[in-house]
Formats: sequence, C-alpha cells, structure tokens
Amino acid sequence: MAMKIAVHGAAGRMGQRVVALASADSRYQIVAALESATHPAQGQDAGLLAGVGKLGIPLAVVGESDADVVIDFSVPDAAIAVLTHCLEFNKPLVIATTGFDVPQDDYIRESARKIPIVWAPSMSPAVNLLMKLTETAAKSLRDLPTGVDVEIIERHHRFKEDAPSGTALRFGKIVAEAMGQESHIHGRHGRPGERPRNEIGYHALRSGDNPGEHTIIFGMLGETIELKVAASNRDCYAQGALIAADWIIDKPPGLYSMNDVLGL
Ligand SMILES: NC(=O)C1=CN([C@@H]2O[C@H](COP(=O)(O)OP(=O)(O)OC[C@H]3O[C@@H](n4cnc5c(N)ncnc54)[C@H](OP(=O)(O)O)[C@@H]3O)[C@@H](O)[C@H]2O)C=CC1
Ligand SMILES: O=C(O)C1=N[C@H](C(=O)O)C[C@H](O)C1
Repeated sequence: MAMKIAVHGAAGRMGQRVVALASADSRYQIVAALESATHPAQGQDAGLLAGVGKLGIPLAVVGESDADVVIDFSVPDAAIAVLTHCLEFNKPLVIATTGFDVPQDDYIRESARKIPIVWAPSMSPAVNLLMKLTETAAKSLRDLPTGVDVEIIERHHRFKEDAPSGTALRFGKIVAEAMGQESHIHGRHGRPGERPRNEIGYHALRSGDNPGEHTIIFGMLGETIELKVAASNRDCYAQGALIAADWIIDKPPGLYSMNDVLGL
C-alpha cells in the first residue's frame, strides 16, 4: 500500500522535485499538492507542473485530505499555518522550510508534543553526515594550544530568501556546542581588527542557480581543515524528505531530526 503524501509548497523549486520523485516511486502516492491561494498555478495539475506528466492532482489550498503525512517546503508563515492544520487533523509533518523566527521555533517544539514532526534545515543525507563529521572535528580540535578559527561559507542560488542558510546556522551551533565559541558574526568589513578566538564567522554567497554548498573551515597556525558538501541538484533534499516521511509515519508524537531518521 503506497504512502499517501501531501506536499506543501508544491509549485516551488523543492515542492516540484518532491512531486516528481514521489510520482516515480511506487512506495509513494501524491494525494494533495498545496499552494498559496494567490499562486498563479492554482488549479493546474501538480505532475504537469513538475514535468512528470498528468497526476490528476490539481494545486489547491490547504484543506482536509486523506494524506498519511505532509511534507513542507514553503515559507515560514505558511509552514506554521500548515503545522496548525496538521495539529488539527493529527497528521505527521516533515518540516524542511528554513528561516523561522524564535517564536515560530518555539511553536514547532511545542507542537511536537502532540504530533510527530521531523524538522531539519537540510534533508540531504550527505549534509547530515557532514554535520556528524564536523562535530567530531570540532571536539578533536577544541583544546589545540594554537587556537582554531572556524569560518562557515555557504553558497546558494540568487532566489534564496533567508541568510545565512538554516544549514549554515546548524553547522555553527554544532561547532559552538563542541568548542564553546560565544560570538557569531556575519561577514566582516571596515577595520574589525585581529580576529578574536571566541568567534564563528558566517559568509553567505548568493550566485546563479547553485542548489547549495557548505564549507566549514578550521583554520590553525600552519594548517587548515576544510569540510565541504555540495549539492549538484535538489534531489538530495527531496529524496531525504521522502525518506523522512516514510520513517515518521508510525512514530509517536515528538520532535525528530534527520539524525534520528538516518540513524546517524
Ligand atoms: N531542509 C531542506 O533540505 C531544504 C530546505 N529548503 C527550504 O525550503 C523552502 C522552500 O525552498 P524553495 O522550494 O527553493 O522555495 P520556492 O520559493 O521555490 O518555493 C516555496 C513555495 O511555497 C509557496 N508558498 C508561499 N506561501 C504559501 C502558502 N501560504 N501556502 C502554501 N504555499 C506557499 C511559494 O509560493 P509563492 O511563489 O506564491 O510565494 C512557493 O511556491 C525554503 O525555506 C528553503 O530554505 C530548500 C531546500 C532544501
Ligand atoms: O533554499 C535552499 O535552496 C536551501 N535551503 C536550505 C537551508 O537554508 O539550509 C537547505 C539547502 O542548503 C538548500
């Protein structure tokens, strides 16, 4: 029996890839393709829009459906609205949207007491593995007498609205928890002076159609480590979201990460 999936943000760059990959896999069935009321593609067939042929699923606004699980790749306010819908109808939710503010973060955490939620800034298995490797590197380098300067560079397509990426912020959190840096700065200009040891620097590049890359630099005196992961297209995220949907379907209420999903 195929798992019934509702995709929220279905006409977006990511939503279209989730629709495309799910429709090519007999384990999944797209039963709802959700978009904002004002989206110009409202009513169009989600499969035709995603370039995989007619699915008989028109883009629609959030409403009752027989979906087993909802996958969200949208914008923060809309993700929060679909979360409220999932609470009302007791549906598991995979949240891939990034750029939430603190009250929205809190609402997601609170909601996970009532329904199962996978929430991750990157659904990519490779990115999540690199987070583990980064944690290992950060713990190993923490006490190096010469000190270690951590800089995080992320590069994304020109259309991305939030900066730095949710993934870059998560890398920074992992490093800070392992090494103890208390200052997080975003870019540098002017005359900031000698680099403080207690700082993580973030640099958000926006360029062309880049689907996402992250580099974590551990700079020491005499040598440098760079950990890098780069997507060549968006299917790593879409496939990861489908794996998460598959995993969460029979889980009790709770807040889950991709580490839980992937057993990392
Ligand atoms: N966790 C992960 O692995 C990944 C996360 N992301 C994140 O996912 C999000 C989406 O990325 P991407 O697909 O590139 O962005 P897009 O802008 O291409 O897609 C977002 C879609 O959500 C739609 N939307 C806006 N408002 C609503 C609403 N009220 N109800 C339903 N749909 C709505 C947008 O419609 P409209 O155009 O009309 O605004 C758009 O079609 C971003 O936050 C991004 O950072 C992206 C890739 C991977
Ligand atoms: O907007 C994107 O494209 C991406 N956003 C996510 C993020 O903000 O971390 C994940 C991925 O890097 C692609």
